[in-house]
Amino acid sequence: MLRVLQIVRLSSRCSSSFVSRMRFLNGLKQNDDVCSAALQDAHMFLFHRLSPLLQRNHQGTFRTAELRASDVQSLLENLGSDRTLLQEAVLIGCTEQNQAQFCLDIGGLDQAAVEELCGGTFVDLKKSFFLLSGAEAPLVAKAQALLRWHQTSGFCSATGQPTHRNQAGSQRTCSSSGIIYYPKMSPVVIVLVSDGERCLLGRQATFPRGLYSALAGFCDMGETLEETLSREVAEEVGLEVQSFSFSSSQHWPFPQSSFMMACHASVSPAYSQLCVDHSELEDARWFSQQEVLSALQTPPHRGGGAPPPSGSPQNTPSLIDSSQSGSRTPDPEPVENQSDLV
Ligand SMILES: NC(=O)C1=CN([C@@H]2O[C@H](COP(=O)(O)OP(=O)(O)OC[C@H]3O[C@@H](n4cnc5c(N)ncnc54)[C@H](O)[C@@H]3O)[C@@H](O)[C@H]2O)C=CC1
Ligand SMILES: [Mg+2]
Repeated sequence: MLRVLQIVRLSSRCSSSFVSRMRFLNGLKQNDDVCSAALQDAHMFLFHRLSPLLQRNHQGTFRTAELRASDVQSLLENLGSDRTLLQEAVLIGCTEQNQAQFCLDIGGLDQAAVEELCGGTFVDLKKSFFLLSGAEAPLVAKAQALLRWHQTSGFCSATGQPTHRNQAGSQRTCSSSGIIYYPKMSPVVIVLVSDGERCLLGRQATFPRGLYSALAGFCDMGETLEETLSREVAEEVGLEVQSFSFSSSQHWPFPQSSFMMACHASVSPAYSQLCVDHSELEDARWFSQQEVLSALQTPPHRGGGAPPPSGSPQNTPSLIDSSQSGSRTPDPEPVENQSDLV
């Protein structure tokens, strides 16, 4: 505990609270003892088989369950579980007050019993994404991605021997070769192509009915962002991009961790004839601004029945990848339809 206080004091000498928090977190990643001490007093985010524990407040909105490490220890005792399970928690961040935040998957415990004791529900991550707001959704996504990485990285791919994590869970080391593994993300470019008047959206056959999205694709080894963008647009819809600009980026936890880099790109109106590769996309079309605006105002399909015929007026997208626009719905019902996002 003394060392944690030293790190907090050292961090608090910095003028910026952001710098202070980043230094505090870095200290926890580098020193197992300090991290272990910080864990005793940490905020905990619980998961059950990679689904986060959410609580519904009086206004009907959802939040992550607010638990402290001591609550989790009591929970483990109550359920007759090994208290050392707490040591498997993974560091995910810290509060403005330099209080460490950890996540822990208690998938070995009885789900219903934990829900009852904590007064919450374990909710699938995709659904949680639409139920949580503000800073909570990305934090929960990061937590789940790190937990999943630990669950699937128990062995060294060079020696086949077990790997062991540091206390923060920011790396794993092969006990035999000493090779250090870090959590992995795949870089992806997502691009909204415009011909000056309209924007280009496409859908894969696996998307929920009515969902159209900007084009996306994984970066190949050795490619720059602009090379990926140009190649993906050429491969998927047969167009040559003239220019592009970077817009923003986001960690995307589905189905594995991707680092999404969002861009705008333009093509010449004279060369905007689409040649869709149907092995990748079921459909791709140009949409006017008005079509996009009215689609975003239309509630998503509630399942059942055949999709409207191609080209019919109803066949405009009922949901244009609200995950990318950052919109969230407080109503859990449409989540059933939206939660199968790409
Ligand atoms: N509009 C979209 O397609 C959106 C995509 N995303 C995310 O972006 C990711 C990439 O989009 P896609 O169109 O599916 O990519 P894509 O157009 O590159 O096609 C996917 C194919 O690329 C290959 N591939 C190459 N590197 C890969 C890697 N590191 N991991 C998995 N497959 C790899 C596989 O054969 C896979 O079937 C998706 O997994 C999804 O999570 C998110 C929002 C929208
Ligand atoms: Mg693609």
